[in-house]
Amino acid sequence: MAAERWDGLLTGARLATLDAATDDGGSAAAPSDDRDGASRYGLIEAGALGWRDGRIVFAGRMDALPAAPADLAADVIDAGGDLVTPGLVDCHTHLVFAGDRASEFEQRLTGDSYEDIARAGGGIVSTVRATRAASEDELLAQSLPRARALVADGVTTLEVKSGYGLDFANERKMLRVARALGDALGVPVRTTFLGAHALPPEFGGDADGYIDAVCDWLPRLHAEGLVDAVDAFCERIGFTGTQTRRVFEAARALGLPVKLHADQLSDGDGAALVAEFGGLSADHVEHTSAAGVRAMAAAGTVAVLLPGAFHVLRETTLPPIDAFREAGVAMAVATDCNPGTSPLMSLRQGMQLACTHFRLTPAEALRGATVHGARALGLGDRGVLRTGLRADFVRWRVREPAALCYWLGGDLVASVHCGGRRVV
Ligand SMILES: N=CN[C@@H](CCC(=O)O)C(=O)O
Ligand SMILES: [Zn+2]
Repeated sequence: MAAERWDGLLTGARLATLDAATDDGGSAAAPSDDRDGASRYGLIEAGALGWRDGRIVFAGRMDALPAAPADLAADVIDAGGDLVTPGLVDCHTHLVFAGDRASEFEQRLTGDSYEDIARAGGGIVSTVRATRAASEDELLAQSLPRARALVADGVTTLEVKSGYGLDFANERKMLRVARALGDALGVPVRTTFLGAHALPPEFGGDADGYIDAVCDWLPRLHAEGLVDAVDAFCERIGFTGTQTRRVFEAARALGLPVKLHADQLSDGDGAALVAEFGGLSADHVEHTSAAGVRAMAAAGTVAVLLPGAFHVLRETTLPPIDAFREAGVAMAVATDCNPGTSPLMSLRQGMQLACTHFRLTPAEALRGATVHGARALGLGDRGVLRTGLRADFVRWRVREPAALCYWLGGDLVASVHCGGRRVV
């Protein structure tokens, strides 16, 4: 018996499992889409959560525990009625970069648009200059506090994109730093190659030639184990659908999943394009058409909502939230943490913005930042508190799940466990 003891057991918890099929014999089916999940948390009062070897071994009511807590686990923690949720999954960030763009923020407040600034040689390309100039160690030192802030507010898996290097050596440097962040913080980091983020000045306007280079770098970066997925910025100030398609074909040749910055500033049929490739996600999607929504639903492509960018750019066109609900398109919520459009270092704050700007229910926002965020990364082993899944969970100093979306700022986290190990 002693050898089979669990590594840890949390008792007296209010579990928001986000899963109706729990260990206490709950019979309802798990929520299948956002129509079902709009108000569902899979709540278990007086709950217990046990884990061993990094995996959940029990998630249910305390009175259904198979033995006395002290006989079950080496480490028993009384949660005192606190809310416990799955660890948050931030499925869209650009948090590896050097410098900042606070002056660009000021410039926008006096009238210049994001697109004007980009066309004048600022925007993404100005962060490229700073990122290229930083050594790998400097880049890690500047990026680590941002990743640490996300984890401190409940994130247990995060995605990081390249896209501020825009040449082979600097894209590689960014991806290596992203991997190093995960090692430093003890949380999984998924890396996305975003070579097709902007056209670097040395290509002198030759976007097709640059896409040739991106397609050449991809297999080399993949061979080093640095790429989990491939992304592009399909937009008036980014790349055309035809150029994006070439990047996706290069990804497909390597068996890599794709995602896309789609329809952020204009409708460029990006959602339909990424869905055509069976993409994991279409991200931003403010201007996505009804046909784009239908294509996403058919392909199972997740809509990643980025309310931080919407808020900072003071956008007015909302993503088609009702159409996503109607079509059963899963909606994820992410920070988009980046120096230009979304200097946001809390996913919980992102959930708040998703509720206030996009009218997501708090349950949708929580599912968006957990199970649907995981799905947008192709990860089926996290985002729900269920036996057999990763023991990634957060104990919050609140009782009501809606409180996570209610408070602006503040420190609500009592503890964060990732793979059964306490990281906060
Ligand atoms: N839209 C393109 N990429 C980023 C912004 C990057 C930047 O401005 O530095 C985004 O997701 O919002
Ligand atoms: Zn982005």
